[in-house]
Parts: sequence; structure tokens; C-alpha cells
Amino acid sequence: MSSVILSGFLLLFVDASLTWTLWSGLLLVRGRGASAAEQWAAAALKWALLDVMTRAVAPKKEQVVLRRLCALLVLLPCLLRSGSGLGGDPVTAPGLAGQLQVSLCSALSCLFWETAFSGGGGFTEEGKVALDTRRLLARLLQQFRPDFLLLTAACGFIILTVACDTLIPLFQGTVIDMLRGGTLDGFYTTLGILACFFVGSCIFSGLRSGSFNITHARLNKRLRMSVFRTVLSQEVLFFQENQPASLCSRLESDVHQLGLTVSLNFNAVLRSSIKTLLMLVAMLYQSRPLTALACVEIPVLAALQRQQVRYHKELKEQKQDSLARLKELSHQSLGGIRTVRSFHGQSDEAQRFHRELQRLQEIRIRARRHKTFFTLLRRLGSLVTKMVMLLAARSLMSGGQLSGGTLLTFLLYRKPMSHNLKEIFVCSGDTLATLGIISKVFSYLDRSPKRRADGHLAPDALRGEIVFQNVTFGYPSTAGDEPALKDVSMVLEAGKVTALVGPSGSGKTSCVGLLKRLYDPQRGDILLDGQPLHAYDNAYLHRKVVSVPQNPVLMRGSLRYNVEYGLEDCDFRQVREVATKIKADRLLAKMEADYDADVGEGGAHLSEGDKQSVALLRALVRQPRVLLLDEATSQMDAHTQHAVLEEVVRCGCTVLMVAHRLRSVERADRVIFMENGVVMEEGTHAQLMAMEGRYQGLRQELSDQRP
Ligand SMILES: Nc1ncnc2c1ncn2[C@@H]1O[C@H](COP(=O)(O)OP(=O)(O)OP(=O)(O)O)[C@@H](O)[C@H]1O
Repeated sequence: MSSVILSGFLLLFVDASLTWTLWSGLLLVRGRGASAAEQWAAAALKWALLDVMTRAVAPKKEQVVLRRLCALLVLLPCLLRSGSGLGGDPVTAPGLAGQLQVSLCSALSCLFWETAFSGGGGFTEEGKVALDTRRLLARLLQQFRPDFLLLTAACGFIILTVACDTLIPLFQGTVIDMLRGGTLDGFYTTLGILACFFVGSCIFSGLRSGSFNITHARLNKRLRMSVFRTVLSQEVLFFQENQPASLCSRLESDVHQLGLTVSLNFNAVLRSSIKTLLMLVAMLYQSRPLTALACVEIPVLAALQRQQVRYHKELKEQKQDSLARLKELSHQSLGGIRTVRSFHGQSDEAQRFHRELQRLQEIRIRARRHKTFFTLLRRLGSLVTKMVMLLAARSLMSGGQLSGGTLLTFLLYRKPMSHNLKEIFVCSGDTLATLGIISKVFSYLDRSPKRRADGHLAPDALRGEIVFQNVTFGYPSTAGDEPALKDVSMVLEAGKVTALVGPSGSGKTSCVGLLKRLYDPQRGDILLDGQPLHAYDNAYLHRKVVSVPQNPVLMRGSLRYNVEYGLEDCDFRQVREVATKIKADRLLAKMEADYDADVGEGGAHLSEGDKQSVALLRALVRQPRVLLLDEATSQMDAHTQHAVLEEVVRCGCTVLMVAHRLRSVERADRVIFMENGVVMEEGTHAQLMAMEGRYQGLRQELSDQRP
């Protein structure tokens, strides 16, 4: 920090020396002041020299800041004095006061930028963070690309609004001077122009805000859609680590917050920056000493804002996390209302919710407290500069250097400039404080699913033979524990019914999950007709390998929607045929009465047996080659169960039936017995029944079946 300040002073000194050397040279050659073009050429030369010197002398870390200072030192005097050059009068060399003014303004602006926006830039070791911040912001701005035209129009409206707003005080001051002087020459014309600027400001401001609001709405929709799509494509285990309710909250609240912060703050910062710049020029035109005093407020505000952002960022992230947790809690309690009621858990749930609400309230109160404290400091700073400025104005007026009208115009500019500065700091600070949320949203967008890429195999004919080859699989969330499946090898013959039997936790459902490609095994392979599962096209695979779980999840919507889920060409005749075969008479009657009847949230309007029937229908109308039944008929009556088994055996596809009881898989061609993630025995149903004494799990299963 101290070394960059030292280098800065050195640069100011070199700049002053170069300026006077160049101007003296010009005077010697030309004998008079320079034209505007010559002034810009001299500035370009000076810029090149300063840049070379900075690169040669300063350490790399400080170069970014110093090169910004160089640019200001060169451009500021050119911009300030180009008016006289364009008017035809030659531009003369700056005096000591002029040079000091330029140096001071450049140094202050640089300080302001570094403290408020650059996140330390070259000042601190936080360079990497600052770079990440910039990259993140640049990436965020890229999100606006599809609305480029709308945004350009909005920027145009900003410039027009600001131009009107800037000219209004100027004409107000003129009107007051006219009234005080008693001359009414041109009074009504000036008043008319003033009215035009007022009307213009209103119209352009409305158009500006409308354009930004539309941009915000569009950005919001685009971002939500992209995040939703990316989240949907993630592997199943991602949803185990990230609770769906919490993801929903991220999708709604974080994305909304991001869109709001960015588009509204972008609008506010852009508008206020242009206004501040124009007002600064207008104020300089009114009184340079008063402008210099008014500018003292800038670095003070910037430093305060930087501190505030530091606290605010952390609190904002905590707030979003707490909101996500609240959503998760309410989702859990309301979603499981039957369990809550059955165990009279209302007060427990209410207490958990209350504790989280309390936490959120504490975060909000802390944020408010910080805000109040910083607002107080900011207002104090502003008050002090205002007092000093009024004292200076008094002495300028008594010396005859300032008229009442000019002071009024100056004050009319100063107040909104102060307000604009505050808006720049607050909005840019708010955007920086939202960076945590922004990076979270981007982390979802950038996340690629952690599973093997899908292949392209989609053969017309599929026999449906499945082979597990030394498959080992463990869930990442239980990484330290034993794997769920250990070196499992088995064959499901094409067109035959194989039953997977074993006690709870033996790994049967994990086998089904692997066959559905919800997960990939850590070791070994699963082959379908001799090809690894991941070599198949994903959509094809899910058409050919279909599963029916014990507790099927139905979507909110009609019976039709649930039965034909994901199918494009399915007619009711097909559905009726399958429903008749599996003797789902009650469901069929319901469908015939009203196929578009709503099944309720998660199928709440249906009985458990009917839900299983819907899931079976959904699977069978797809005419799969491999059917995975994970205790799929456990909730059905014996009559329907029997019909389903008959139909499944008749359909000719490869069937894997998962069951606890040997009795329920009598029709299976082959039975595989599993325990603790290992295949223990294979054989016919009769062979397995004969092994009762050999395995405790099997003994238990069989003894369960005896009266
Ligand atoms: N999503 C999961 N995350 C972590 N561990 C899991 C998960 N699902 C299952 N397990 C663990 O994997 C092992 C095998 O479970 P799996 O559900 O495959 O057994 P199962 O034989 O189907 O049991 P059940 O007959 O009770 O359904 C168990 O130890 C279980 O705790």
C-alpha cells in the first residue's frame, strides 16, 4: 500500500515535469499556444512515456493502479481544456494551480475507484479475489446479451434523461438571476425551455425504467430456465446432497435476487454515474474551489461503502441460506402432514420453524444495525463537507467571486450529485454483496453431471439379456461405510423371470437403481445384450428398460398425464387393453369415467394399490424389453397381484422381480438370494426353498411364511 502511494507521488511529479517540458517545447517551436489537435498529440506522447516508465519501474502488482492514474493524468486536462481549443483559441500551458488541480482530481478519482470498486486491485494481496469478482461481473453482463438492443435503448434513454436533469438547474439559476436583475428579456423563452426539459426528463425517465424492467423480467426468466435445465440434468445423487426444497428456494429466491440486483443496480449505477459526471462538469463550470471541496466527500463515502459491503456480503449469504432452510422445513412439514398429524408433531414442527425464523430475524436485525451505523457515518461526512463548503462560499461571495444565482445553481447540482454518489456506492456495493449469491447460481449453471456420458447405441432389436460383471457400488454419502454391492456377478436371462430375494438392506434396490442408470458402479460393468449400459442412448434405454417401484411417485395432474408420462403416441385403447390384462378394474372404471381426473399431489386422490396400478400401466404401455419390478405389487389385492404376474410372465420380456419373500416369487424361472450386498445363492425356487438352514436371512424369510 505504502509503496503504491510513493510510486503515485513520483508519477504525479513526473507528469508535471513532462507537461511543462512538452508545453515549453511547443511554445519554443510555435511561439504561441497549441491547437486542440496538437494538445491531444502531446497528450498521447505523454501517455506513452508515462506508460513506459510505469512498466519499467513499478512492480507488476502496482502497475494496474498506476496505469489507471496515468490515463487520468493525461485525459483529464485534455477534456477540461479541449473546449477552448475547439473554439479556435490556442490552448496555453497550465499554471501551477491548474496542474495541482489536475493532479489532485486524478489522485482522488483513482483512490475513489480503488477503494470503492476495484476490491483492492493492485493495493492488496486480494488481487485474485478482485480478479474473480471482475470475471464474475463480466460473466453476469454477458447474460444480458440477448437483450442487447433493449439495453442499448435503455442506455440511450438514460443519457437523454440525465441531459435534461443536468440542464434543469442551469436554467433555474438563470431564471432566478433574471428575476433578481429585473430584466424580463428572454424570460419566457428560458421558462419554456425549462418546461421542455422537465417534460423530456419525465418521458425519458419513464421509457428508461420501462426498458430496464422488461430486461429484468426477461433475464429472470432466462436464468431460471437455464438453472432449472442444468439442475434437471444432474445425477440422482446430487439431489441427495441438495434437498429439493432448498434447490427450489435457490431457484426462486437466489435467481430473483440476482436478476433484481443486477438489472436494477446496473440501471441505477449507469444513470447515477452519467449524472455525476455531467454534474461535476457543470459544477466545475460554476465554481472550481467549491467543486474541489464537494469532491472531498467522494473518497470518504467510498471507504465507508467498502467496509459496509464487507459485512453486508456475509450477512446476505447467511440470509439466503436461512431462507433456503426455512423453505426446506416448511416443505418437509407440510409435505409430510399425515405423519405430523398422526404423531401429533405439530408443536415440534412449529418450534423448529420458529427457531429458523428467529435465526433469520437475527440476521436481518444485524444487517439493519450495520446499515444504520454506516448511514449515520455517511451523513456525518456529508454534513461536515457541506458546512465547510458553505463557509468557503461565504468568503467567495464577499470577495465578489460568486453570485447568489451561481451559488444556488451550484447547490442545486450538489444535492442530487450527493444523492447520485450515494446511489452509485449503495448499488455497486449491493451488487458486490450479491456476488456470493451470483457465484452460487453460476456454480449450478457450470455444474456438469458426475456420471458417464451417454452413448449412442439404439438397436432396433433387443433381446434383453443382462449381465452384472463384478459390480461394486457404494453411495458417496456413505463413502466410509461398506459398499452397498460387493463384487456382484449375475445373469438375467433374456425373456425369463428372475427374482432377487434377500433381507432388508441386502442391496436389491441398489441393483435396480444401477440398471435404471440412476447411478454408475464404481467397479465392474453391467451389460445389456453384451454392451455396457452407458453405451446406449439414454432415451432409448429408458424406453426399453422400465421399472416399477414399491412406492411409485405420481405427478400432480390427470390420470392421462401420469399413465402416458413421456409418451407422445399412446392412445386410450392401448391403455385399456393393458389395464384389462392386469385386471386393474377399479382404475379402469375411473379412467373410463374421467381419464382427465386430477390424481392430486403425489397421487393423493388414489389408493396405494391404484397408484401401483398406474405405475404398472405406465411401464407396460411402453412395451419394454426389460421390466424391473421392485415389490411393485405389494399394495395390491391377491386377485390383481396374480393377474399382474400372469401378464408379466406372458409378456416375454426380461423381468427382474425384487422381493423379501420367496413365496411371492414362485413363478420366477430363477431366484437369486442376496445378503449384505453379496450374491449368496442362485437356483430355482424349489432349490432355494431347500436351503432354509443355510442362511439366517433365508431362514427368517421362510419362517415368516409359516402359519
Ligand atoms: N440413497 C442412499 N444413500 C445412502 N445409502 C443408501 C441409499 N440407498 C440405500 N443405501 C444403503 O445401501 C444398502 C443397500 O440398500 P438397498 O436399498 O439396496 O437394500 P434393499 O435390499 O433393497 O433393502 P429393502 O428390501 O429394505 O428395500 C443399505 O445399507 C442402505 O442403507
